[in-house]
Amino acid sequence: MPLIDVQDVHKVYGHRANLVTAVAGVSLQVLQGEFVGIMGPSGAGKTTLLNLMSTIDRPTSGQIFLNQKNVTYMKNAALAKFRREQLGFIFQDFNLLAALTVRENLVLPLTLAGYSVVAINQALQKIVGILGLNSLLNRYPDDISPGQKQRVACGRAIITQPHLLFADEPTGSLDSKAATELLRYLTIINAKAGTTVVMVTHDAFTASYCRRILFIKDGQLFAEIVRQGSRQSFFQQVIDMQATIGGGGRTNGASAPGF
Ligand SMILES: Nc1ncnc2c1ncn2[C@@H]1O[C@H](COP(=O)(O)OP(=O)(O)OP(=O)(O)O)[C@@H](O)[C@H]1O
Repeated sequence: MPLIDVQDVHKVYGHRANLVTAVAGVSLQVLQGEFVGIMGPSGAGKTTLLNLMSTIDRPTSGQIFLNQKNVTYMKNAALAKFRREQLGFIFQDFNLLAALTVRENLVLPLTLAGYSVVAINQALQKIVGILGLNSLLNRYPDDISPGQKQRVACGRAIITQPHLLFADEPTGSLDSKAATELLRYLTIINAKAGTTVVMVTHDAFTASYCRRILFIKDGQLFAEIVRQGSRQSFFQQVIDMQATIGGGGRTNGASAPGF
């Protein structure tokens, strides 16, 4: 049974003369425990597709099942609960709350969900251990580096032990060292905790950490590649596919590959 089942999904934005078809009939499945990347040229529909899969946005037509639940027409309150309990999100701009300490930011999803103090502290200790955040707990987001912020954002995303983690350009604001650290953490979470990861990225080095990559062009699935050999050879496959698909695969500071 797939954890994510996307069935002929379309997303059209705008009205009348200004219609933009961002996703044009995508069907895909993601299995429990996969680490899947979504790549493609700028404007191809990657973020829209991720937002649809992660219930942030709703499709114009088609259906989406998460963990065998049809989330397409789920009411907002039920969807918010489902999101809180089952999903984690990492965004490029971190979305940390500046007025809260690192500790408060990390436990926010548990506080909102009404967990007990004991349960919150247990979960916090585990996350702090995995992500090496101990020395940062009493600091504020404005007083830590972008890489540290991203680790906190990652911690906040996984503290609820979500089945599914969605990440949109998670390394986009990071230098190559911080990007590599974050990608290693994602790999650990994926391998050890069995968290399924779906990640949008422009960056071939970042993508090389995935096991499978879906390439999107003009709102449709263009190609798929699966990692079989080393990460380095997969990196090369990604670069080749970016050249084939055209339209602006870019490499950024995170791309100096440290294989
Ligand atoms: N809220 C919106 N309203 C109108 N058009 C939108 C909206 N969001 C996205 N689009 C359009 O849908 C298309 C796909 O956008 P999307 O952001 O999903 O692409 P992307 O592949 O993630 O691009 P990028 O790599 O540049 O972030 C684009 O033409 C975009 O302008």
